Amino acid sequence: MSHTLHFINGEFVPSASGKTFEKRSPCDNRLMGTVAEGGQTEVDAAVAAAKAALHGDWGKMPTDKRVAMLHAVADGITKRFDDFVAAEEADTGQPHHVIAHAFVPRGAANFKIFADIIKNVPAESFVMDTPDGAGALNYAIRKPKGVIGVISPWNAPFLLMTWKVGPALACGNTVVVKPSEETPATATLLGEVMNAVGVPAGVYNVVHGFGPDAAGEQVTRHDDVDAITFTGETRTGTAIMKAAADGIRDVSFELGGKNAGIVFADCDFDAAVEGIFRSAFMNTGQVCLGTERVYVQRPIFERFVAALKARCEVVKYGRPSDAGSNYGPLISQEHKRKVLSYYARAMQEGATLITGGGVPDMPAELREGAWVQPTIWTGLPETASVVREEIFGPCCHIRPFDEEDEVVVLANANRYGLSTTIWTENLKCAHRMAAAIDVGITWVNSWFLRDLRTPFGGSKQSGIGREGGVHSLEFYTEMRNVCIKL
Ligand SMILES: NC(=O)c1ccc[n+]([C@@H]2O[C@H](COP(=O)([O-])OP(=O)(O)OC[C@H]3O[C@@H](n4cnc5c(N)ncnc54)[C@H](O)[C@@H]3O)[C@@H](O)[C@H]2O)c1
Ligand SMILES: O=C/C=C/C=C(\O)C(=O)O
Repeated sequence: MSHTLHFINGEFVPSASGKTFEKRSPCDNRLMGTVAEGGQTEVDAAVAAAKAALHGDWGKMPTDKRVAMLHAVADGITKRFDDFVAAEEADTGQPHHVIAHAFVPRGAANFKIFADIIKNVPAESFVMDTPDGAGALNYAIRKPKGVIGVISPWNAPFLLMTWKVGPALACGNTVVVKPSEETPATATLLGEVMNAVGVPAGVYNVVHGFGPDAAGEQVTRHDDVDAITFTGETRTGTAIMKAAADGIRDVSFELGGKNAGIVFADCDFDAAVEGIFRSAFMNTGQVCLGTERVYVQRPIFERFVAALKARCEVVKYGRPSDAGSNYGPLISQEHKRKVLSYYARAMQEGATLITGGGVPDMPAELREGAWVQPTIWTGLPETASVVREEIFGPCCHIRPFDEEDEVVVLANANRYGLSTTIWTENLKCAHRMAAAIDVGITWVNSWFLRDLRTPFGGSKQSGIGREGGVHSLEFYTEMRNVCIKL
């Protein structure tokens, strides 16, 4: 049994109240351990430590040294790679190859990229004319925003948390992280790496606990938290934005999606099937960028549906440690209930079930886990709730289309606008589609192919702001202009 503690001011501490909550395995619902449940006392202590660190060694540290320290953090993650992989596997139950090849390496990369960017970013400068002819020189300096509240979700916990902590620290801020209550392990483990490489106490703090009326909300309401970066549900973003209004704090939001995958008849068929399969079912469909609406051009519709169905029916359910398993459970029993309620609703709304639709037959030792089948529906109108609402499960609805203009209208008719994946061999068509679809991220003949220098974020109700590359600096630093009369 594990006991996961907060990491505050460089130390692993329990809650003052002694309160804890349970962490159960998504694979079999077995009790894995307990987690300290933080409240106002822990949030106050973490924010005070973060504020003090801003004025201490961290605040005074030259950029070069800070950059070197963040490279050391990345190397420290790599050194403890197996521990991070094991912790993330235990928390999420996702297949070893996803965690070891995609999610944990990104944790290290998230520190390196922003360390390099902050080292190389040029300063903005304007020379201006003045009536006396002598002129004036303007230059802008970047200052850290201060204490950043980082609120992160459970679906790719280490990747998504470090995607915020990396740039925040690179820019000289300090952080108070409230990881998802479902996935506390890797954020805590990162505290060990921070100490091992000599990051000053108070720079990186972690408080565990819940969201509303609890540690999450308390971070977002704290007077000394200067800005809040959040990844999670749009509804939670709305609550956090209201909290941030008090004190006029800045927010950066990466929120929900109901992303469209668009497959043209001229696509590379096998690549499109595999691409849509990954985008809809990787991580058991628990990816914000994932595809839950698929539009396939009519000449290949039947063939495509049959091929995707066949692909779904060969997944191998199992624990991350089971040889050959490539498909994990959902994160929790609660999420399983939500996903299964959508599976039921699809049928009530008149869907044709192509595959899945329920719970797989699992061996006795895994029967209590949060397993659900990959599921495909056809035949629903665009007004059906499973076509409109984010389910965040391994499922998609597939609908035929005829014309490019028609599919643009279908793809855009949703309150979300995070990403899209388009499959065609006609690049002119791909460029037109990319310009016409209201999303922050378009992939053509690919999905989740990430260059960390590019702007990342959602349109419409999928987010506010862009992170990635120099765009992260817009949020994690404040530009101050200096004007010198010559
Ligand atoms: N756009 C993106 O990049 C992106 C990436 C990953 C996940 N997501 C979205 O995240 C969601 C799944 O994650 P989730 O279920 O953990 O999201 P969630 O919004 O339920 O929780 C996210 C975090 O917010 C905290 N929280 C909840 N209520 C809060 C409140 N009132 N104040 C402060 N903190 C609060 C939670 O404890 C957790 O740490 C999906 O909607 C998914 O699309 C988006
Ligand atoms: O589930 C969401 C995955 C989001 C991915 C990123 O935020 C990223 O690649 O930076």
